[in-house]
Amino acid sequence: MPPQQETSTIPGSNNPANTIPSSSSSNVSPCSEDPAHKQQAARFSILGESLHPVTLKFEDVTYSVNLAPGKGGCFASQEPKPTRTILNGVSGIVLPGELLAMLGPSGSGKTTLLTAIASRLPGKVSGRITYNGQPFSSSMKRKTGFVTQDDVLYPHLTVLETLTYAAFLRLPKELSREEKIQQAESIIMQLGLTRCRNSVVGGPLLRGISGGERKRVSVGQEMLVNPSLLLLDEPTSGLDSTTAQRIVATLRGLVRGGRTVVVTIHQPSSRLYRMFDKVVLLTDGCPIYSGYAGQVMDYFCSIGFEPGFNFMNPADFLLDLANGIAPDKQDDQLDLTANGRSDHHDDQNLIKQSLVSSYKKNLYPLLKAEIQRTSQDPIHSKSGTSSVRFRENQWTSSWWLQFKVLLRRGLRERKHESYSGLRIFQVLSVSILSGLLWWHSDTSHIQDQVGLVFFFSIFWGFYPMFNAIFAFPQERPMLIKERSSGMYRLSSYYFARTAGDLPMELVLPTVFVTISYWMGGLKPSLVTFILTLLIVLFNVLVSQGLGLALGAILMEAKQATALASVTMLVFLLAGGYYIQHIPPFISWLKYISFSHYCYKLLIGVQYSADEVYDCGLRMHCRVMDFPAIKYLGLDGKWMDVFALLIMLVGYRLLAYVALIRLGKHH
Ligand SMILES: Nc1ncnc2c1ncn2[C@@H]1O[C@H](COP(=O)(O)OP(=O)(O)OP(=O)(O)O)[C@@H](O)[C@H]1O
Repeated sequence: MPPQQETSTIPGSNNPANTIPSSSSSNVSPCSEDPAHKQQAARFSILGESLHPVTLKFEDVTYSVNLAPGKGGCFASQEPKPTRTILNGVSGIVLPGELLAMLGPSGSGKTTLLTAIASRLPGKVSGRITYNGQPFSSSMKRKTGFVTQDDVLYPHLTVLETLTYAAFLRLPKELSREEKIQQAESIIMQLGLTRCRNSVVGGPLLRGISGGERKRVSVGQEMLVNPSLLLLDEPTSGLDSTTAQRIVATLRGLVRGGRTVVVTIHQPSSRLYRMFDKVVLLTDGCPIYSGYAGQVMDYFCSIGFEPGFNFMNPADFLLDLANGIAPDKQDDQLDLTANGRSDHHDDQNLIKQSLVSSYKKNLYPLLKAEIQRTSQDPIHSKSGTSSVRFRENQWTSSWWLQFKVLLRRGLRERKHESYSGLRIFQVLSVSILSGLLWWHSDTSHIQDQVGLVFFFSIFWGFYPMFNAIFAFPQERPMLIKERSSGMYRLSSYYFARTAGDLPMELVLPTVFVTISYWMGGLKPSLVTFILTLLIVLFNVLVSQGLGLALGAILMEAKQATALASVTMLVFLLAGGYYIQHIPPFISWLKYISFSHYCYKLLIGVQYSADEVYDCGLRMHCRVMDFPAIKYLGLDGKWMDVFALLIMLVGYRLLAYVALIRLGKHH
């Protein structure tokens, strides 16, 4: 690949965030007439040649997990924790233009091996996994497509939206908006998704497209980026044989373009099996075969395991072997299984052990020699390394573009939530109810008025916080998936996520304050009303920040809501309305309560120091002498604003740091 192609830019509009095409295919703009532009588009086409051929090698990959993960601490047991070896010395090599299938019974470690190759396993993987002779890098991350077993997709987006937003975020900035849309359209056609292109994806609570279609959307999302290395975990599970065949045929098309493709497959038909170039066969985490798919029968015949009859599906034969079932004893052993006899387990283990030791004796030395030979081969060890260095720290799109696309996608996905009638009804009914309860209260009932002001600070402390808590825990799987593939910067996601919720978060309190303020008979002054509104909106932003931080730190909505309830209760009690004689040793609590600052500011704008009120028996008392107000004091407003400002920034920063930590753990 000539390096200058990497840097060439395409003139023209590049503003993908604006709109998603509608259902009509006529909306897909034709390619630019510029021949250089066409050539550029062709270079990124998933059917074109791979731009960075990748030689994948894995050598003696071993992975263990702790079975009883302890948190440590004072009461941690000193006994060594029991561990389980999930992968045990697995090796293999896949060259550009090869399709490797990992086969093995359920629980044999296929997904774990695939995740290790994608460099997404938590904990330490021993052995060596290299990509063109180099360890995994952020540049390699963006050249790798990884389709997980579970489909992680936004349920409220349509198929077309899902793929188009992915195209906007993942395709290089050299491509124009129209070309990105075309890529998404072409994926839809290739994967046979045309019929459901405008249907919502759906999820556990929302009926959408079928499971097989969802799987194809996941595959499409990864194919879209024209990955040099494509890893797919069970891409055909739950699909009929024709669709499965079509998916693997599409993968073969990618392989022909010089890509490296690795799949795990449960039960391939013989038609599918013939499409594989190489096979790794696992049993209980140990390899029993790793090499060319076409030579597998010869190998097992050579070590004494011949298939019972000639026309057997090789995949069935291999899976029987991986289960420890010898071909000549197949029927007997399956019968024994049905009869519940236990001694066949020993036989099966013996067969597995003999297969593992045959692998170590016959195949492993050859494989190791091949891995080492290709390491010395300049084509395999050097290909792509110059471009790795060249693009190491580059993102496929600019910060601003990522922000715009994520903002638009978020607004679409959460439209039903933000503009939910229930939320609007909830806020309207509470505001009208409080307006009625405090109907035209005047300063002679100062206790009531102060109560209304306190209610503002508490209601708009609780409500936004509980809404914000769910933001990150809900999106956790998507965030992990998309960040693991280097799709966007965390900062662009974070700002888009928090900005997307703002309009509704600010409109609702504005409506609320407008209704209750005037119905409740607070000071009839426009300036005071506007100041009250601004303070409440400020409070909303701070409380939203605390909710985001709690959600991001705990990443579990249940735990975060429990903690938020306790926190708000403390803030409520320490706020200064209910208790005015808090013992000094605990009175500092109010300084960490944003509701306290909000309440104090609201009181400060509602009353002035020299104001008097009718305190009965035709007497006038100074507002300043009213116990609740005396306790708060009416001065130091800028300090209160400053304290809220620190909390506003502090909580949001905390949420951001917690998200960085989440990315590091995955
Ligand atoms: N973090 C973990 N803690 C404990 N056991 C684990 C962990 N991860 C994987 N395992 C175990 O390792 C084994 C291999 O898991 P893996 O998901 O790789 O199997 P698989 O071959 O992909 O199975 P399937 O085909 O059913 O998806 C399983 O028995 C699984 O229970």
